[in-house]
Formats: sequence, structure tokens, C-alpha cells
Amino acid sequence: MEMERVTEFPLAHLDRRPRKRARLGWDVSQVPKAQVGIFCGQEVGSITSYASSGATPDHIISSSLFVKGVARNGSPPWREDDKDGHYMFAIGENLTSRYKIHSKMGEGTFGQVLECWDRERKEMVAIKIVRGIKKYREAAMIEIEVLQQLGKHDKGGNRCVQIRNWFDYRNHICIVFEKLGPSLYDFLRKNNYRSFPIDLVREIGRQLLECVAFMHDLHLIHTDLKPENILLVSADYIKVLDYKGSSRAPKESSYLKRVPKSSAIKVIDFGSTTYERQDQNYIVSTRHYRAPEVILGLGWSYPCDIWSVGCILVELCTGEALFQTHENLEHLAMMERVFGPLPQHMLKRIDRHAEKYIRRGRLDWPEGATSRESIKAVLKLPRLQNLVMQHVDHSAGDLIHLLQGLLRYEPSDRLTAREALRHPFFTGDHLRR
Ligand SMILES: Nc1ncnc2c1ncn2[C@@H]1O[C@H](COP(=O)(O)OP(=O)(O)OP(=O)(O)O)[C@@H](O)[C@H]1O
Repeated sequence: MEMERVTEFPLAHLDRRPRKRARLGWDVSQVPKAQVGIFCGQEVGSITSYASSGATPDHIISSSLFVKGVARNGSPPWREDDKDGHYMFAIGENLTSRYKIHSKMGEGTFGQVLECWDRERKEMVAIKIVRGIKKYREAAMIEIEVLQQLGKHDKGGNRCVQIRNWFDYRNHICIVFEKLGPSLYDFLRKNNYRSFPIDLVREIGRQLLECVAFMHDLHLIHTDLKPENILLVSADYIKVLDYKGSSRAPKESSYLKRVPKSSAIKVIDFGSTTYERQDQNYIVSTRHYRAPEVILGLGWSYPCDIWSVGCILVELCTGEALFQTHENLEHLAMMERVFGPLPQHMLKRIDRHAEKYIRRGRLDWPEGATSRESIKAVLKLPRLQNLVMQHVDHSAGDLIHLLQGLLRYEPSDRLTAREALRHPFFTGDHLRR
């Protein structure tokens, strides 16, 4: 029942990435420092609510209600969490008397996500059951606060997943969400890492930037944008002929590729979302999508989300993550290969942790490389223009220009989300000229 939890790169000839990459990459074990949360369970946007200061509802109390191991209210017997603090469950069981567990949909650093039937609203929902460990519980309370904040300002179509409810059950914070389809990463993976058509990339990019603009207007920074955290609203897809084929696909399916029926997406996972502050320089983002200022310890703000969007758009066009690395120096060398040298003024300001990557005013590469394979992996990468031209047949010029704006090294030079939305790649202005 439990899904395999992959923590390292599987063998190169197989799936090259874990199903869900940890929010802080494989290289950092830091969890964002918890801030003050709200401690009151409530149904979001509905009348039924309860306050933690008063009596706890019956179905939330665990052990005392059991008669010979079966609860009167239909709750399963109390079980120990697993060694990582994950809630142990069986398909078909109740999660409180309201929700019935149908399947497991996903897993991340913070907990498991279960597909459940909501008996009250008569619909399927996705419930994130957070690990029963203090730091994850505290971070979950921040996520709830952010979700409620986003919901409050939602004028429809803000592209952020909607929270329906939350409660504290047997020491696990449970967050109830609207149920969505597969993540863009899962879709790519099941499609043997075939690229998305450019018009779909455009639609997804537009919605993603709308979400980021909406968050930034509220002074919120997501900090963990990646294909795993962008979900298609619907799981439906069609199969179309793909003349380019795929070397990674089994023969019989190599000329057929899946294309989502609808381009509608929503962003999830606000567990690392933070309010904008001046002094933020701890490590954020999952490795592949991490901005240069984060790696160099220069402090980060809204533009770190924009860098991630740039990396995601490249990945959707090519089918594979742009920077497949888990090491800082190699990562910076890859950036230089794709975008050219890092600017001197940024290298001069780096913090003491990043000093070791610089020698005589430039990146210590290839001298500082840990292996020949690493040097080869960097050399294999093409320049941005070539990479896009290899995969995109029309709109390549506009897309390259947009990506150059999203992936500028200097954060203050990077396009804002609102500026990016006005780019000809989205408005089609060049066609009217
Ligand atoms: N609303 C939803 N509908 C359908 N599936 C979902 C939903 N929310 C989450 N999932 C699935 O569960 C997975 C884990 O969710 P989420 O990213 O919120 O967990 P997390 O523990 O915070 O992850 P991370 O390790 O990135 O911090 C997602 O990648 C997705 O596959």
C-alpha cells in the first residue's frame, strides 16, 4: 500500500529522477523556520467550524472511543506512526467520520496526500496528512495560513489550489484540498519525457505567471515552484502522432505521445511560501529550479520564483530538467554554459559559504570539478538559443527572448511576473506587427 520512497538518483538508464523531489533538494536538510501560525480548525468557506480552545469534536478524539478495536464512529483502531512520523492507514478506512480513504495520490517531505470521499459535500477531495512531527506540524500551520490568505483574495481563477477544510487528527494536521489531476512532472514522466507542444507551454506559462503575479501582489513568495507542484486540473489526455519519437519509450509507443485535453493548471504546495522580507538568504527551492542568487548566498526575493518559472518553461519544451545536478559548483558551471559567464558584480558579493566556488574572480571551473563525468555533463549542455531551437518549431524567437528575460542572472534585471505576461510570446504582438 505504501508507495516506494526513492531518496537517491535511480540508475541512469531508468527513470533518472525520484518521483517527487524533496523541496530542498537532496543536498540540504534544512526545513524552513516555522513562523507564528493560526491554531483553529475550521471549514473554509462554510458554516461548520470548531475552535481548538473549546471542546474537540468527537470524531477527532482517537483512542477512547473504541469498542474491541472498532470505533463507534467508524474510525480505525489507533496505530503507531511509521518511523518518519507518517500516518499509517488502510484503503477503505475512515479519516474522521466524514472522509473515507480511497487511494494514495502522492507523497512529499511534509506528508502523504490521500484521495478521500467527503460524505458531507459528496465529492472526492485530496487530503494532505502531515507528518506528526513538531516542525512539520508548525510548517503546516503556515501553509494553512497562506492558503486561507490566497483564498480570501481569490477573485476566481488565481490558479492556486483551493483549501476546503483542515483539522488536527491523532497528532496529524490534515489539510483538505479540491482534488486535481496529475502533476506536470508525473505527466512528463508517464509520457517518457516527451516535450509539450509549444501552444500548451504558452497556456501553462501564462497561468503559472498569473499565479505568481497574484502571489507577489500579496507580498508572498512561493519559493518551491517546480513541475511536481503544478497540477493539471483534469487527468484526461489524448494520444497524438509524434514523428520525432522517443528513444526512452518502448518501441510500440515511441510514435505516440500524450497531450492533456485541457491546459488548465493549478499551483500547489505552499509549505515553503514566505512573506517578502529584506534579509532572506537561507537556502530555498528544489535544486534544479534554484536561482543563482540563492546558491551564491546573495539574499533572495520575488525574482527567485521567476527563475524557477524560466527553468520550468524550458523543461516543458524539452521534456527534461535543464540543470540535472545536485552540486553547487557544477550547477553554476551549467548555468554559465547555457547563459554565459556570471557577472563580476555578483561574484564579488558572494557569501563565505560560496567563496570556494570562485578563483581569481571567476568560477573555479573546470579546475574545481569533482570528476570527468561532471565536466562532460556540463559540456553536453547547449546554449539557450540552440536548446530551444532544437525542440520548438514555431515561436522559438519569442520564447528565447522571454526566457532571456526570466533567466537573467541579476535578480533585479529579471522580468517581473506582470512584465512577463505582457511579453509578445503571450500577447502574440509580433504577429500583428
Ligand atoms: N489537490 C491535489 N489533488 C491531487 N493530487 C495532489 C493534490 N495535492 C497534492 N497532490 C499530490 O501529492 C503530492 C505531494 O503534495 P505536496 O507537494 O503538497 O506535499 P509536500 O509534502 O508539501 O511536498 P514537498 O516534498 O514538495 O514539500 C503532489 O506532488 C501531488 O502528486
